[in-house]
Amino acid sequence: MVESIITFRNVTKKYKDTVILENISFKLEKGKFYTLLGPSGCGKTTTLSLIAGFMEESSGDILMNEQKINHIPANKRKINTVFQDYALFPHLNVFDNIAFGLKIKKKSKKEIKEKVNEALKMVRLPDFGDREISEMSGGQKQRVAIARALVNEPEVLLLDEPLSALDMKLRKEMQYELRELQKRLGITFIFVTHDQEEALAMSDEIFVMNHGKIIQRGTPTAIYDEPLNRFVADFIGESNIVEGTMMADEQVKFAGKTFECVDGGMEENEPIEVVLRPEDIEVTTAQKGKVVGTVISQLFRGVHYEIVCTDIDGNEWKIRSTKKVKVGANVGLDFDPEAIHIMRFNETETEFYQRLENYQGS
Ligand SMILES: Nc1ncnc2c1ncn2[C@@H]1O[C@H](COP(=O)(O)OP(=O)(O)OP(=O)(O)O)[C@@H](O)[C@H]1O
Repeated sequence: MVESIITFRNVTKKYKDTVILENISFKLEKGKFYTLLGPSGCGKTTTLSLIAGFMEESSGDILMNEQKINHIPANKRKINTVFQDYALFPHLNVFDNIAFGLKIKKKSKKEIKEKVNEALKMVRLPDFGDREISEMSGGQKQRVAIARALVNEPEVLLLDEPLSALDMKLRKEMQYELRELQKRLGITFIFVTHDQEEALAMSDEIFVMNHGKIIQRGTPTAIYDEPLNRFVADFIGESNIVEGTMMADEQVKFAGKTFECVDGGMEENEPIEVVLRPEDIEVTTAQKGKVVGTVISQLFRGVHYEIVCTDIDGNEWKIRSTKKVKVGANVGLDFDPEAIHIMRFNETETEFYQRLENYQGS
C-alpha cells in the first residue's frame, strides 16, 4: 500500500455554529503535487491552516506519515507555508529573510550559510542574498518566500494562492517553475487556487471543493473529461450542458436524436444531462452534422472563433472552432461518441454524496 503523507479522517471545522468544513476525509501520497480548487469561501485556506496547525479542527483526526498530529503545534510539524502576500520581513535583506527560521533554531553560522545559499539556488536567485526586499520584483519576492519555506526542509509545502499577485506572463512562468521545483525536490506540494487553468496545468491531482466539501478529486484529465456533477462541469472549463434521456447502455438521446456514447451505468429511460466541451464540437454542413444549429453569435478570440448556436429544442451550444461561419446560417455540429459525457439529472445533494462515497470507495 502507498504510504500516506497527510490523512484527514472525518475532519470538521466550525466557527461557533457555522460549519466551514464538513466531515472531510482524504489521503495524500508522498511526493505529489495536489491542488485545492474552488470558489471563494469554499474552505481551501481553512484546509491548509488545519494541515499547517495554524488552527484546530472541531472534530476528526489529521495524520502525518500515519501518526496523529492534531495536538502537535505548527512549528513542530515538518510543514511550511508560502502565502499570497509573501509575508517577508521588509527590514531584513534576502539572505536574512531566508535564514530567519534557521537562526531561531540556533543553527551554526556555517550551516545557515550553506542552507540559505542552497535554497537561493533552488529558486534561481543565487546572487541575490545581499539585496533588500524593496529591490526585488513581485516574482522575485515570491521566490524568496519559497526559499524561506524550503530552507526548513519541509516534507510538505503548502502554497496559498502564491501566484495571484503576479501579472499573467510572470504567473505562467512561475507555474512552470513551481512544478519543476516540486518534481526536482520530490516533496509534497499542496497548492491552493481558484484559477482552474492553473490547477489543470500544475497538478498531479485536483480536489474540487464547494461549500466546505470535496466534490471531486482526480487527475486534471479525469476532472475535465468526467465531471461528476454540474458544479464541476461548470467550474472547470466551459461546457455545454443539455438535458437528455439514457436509451440503453451507451445510447443517449438529446437534441431530438439518439447517439452512441461510451458512458453507461444508468437506468434505461433515466433523465440525464449531457456535457459536451466547446472544443470537442466540430462545425460542418447542416447535412453532415449530428445536430443542426442556427448560429446566433460569433466572436474572434485570436486562435479560434467562439460560436454560439441554438438547436431545434432551443438548447444553446458553445463551439470553439477555427472555421468562420455566418450569423443566422444553419450549420452542423459534429462530435465523437467519446466526447459525450453523461451526468445524472436533478440529483439531490444526499444522493450525490452517496454516489460520491461509492465512487471514491470503488
Ligand atoms: N475566523 C473566522 N471566523 C468565522 N468564519 C470564518 C473565519 N475564517 C474563515 N471563515 C469563513 O470560512 C469560510 C471558508 O473560508 P476559507 O478562507 O477557508 O475559504 P477559501 O476557499 O480559502 O476562500 P478564498 O478563495 O476567498 O481565500 C468562509 O465562508 C469564511 O467566511
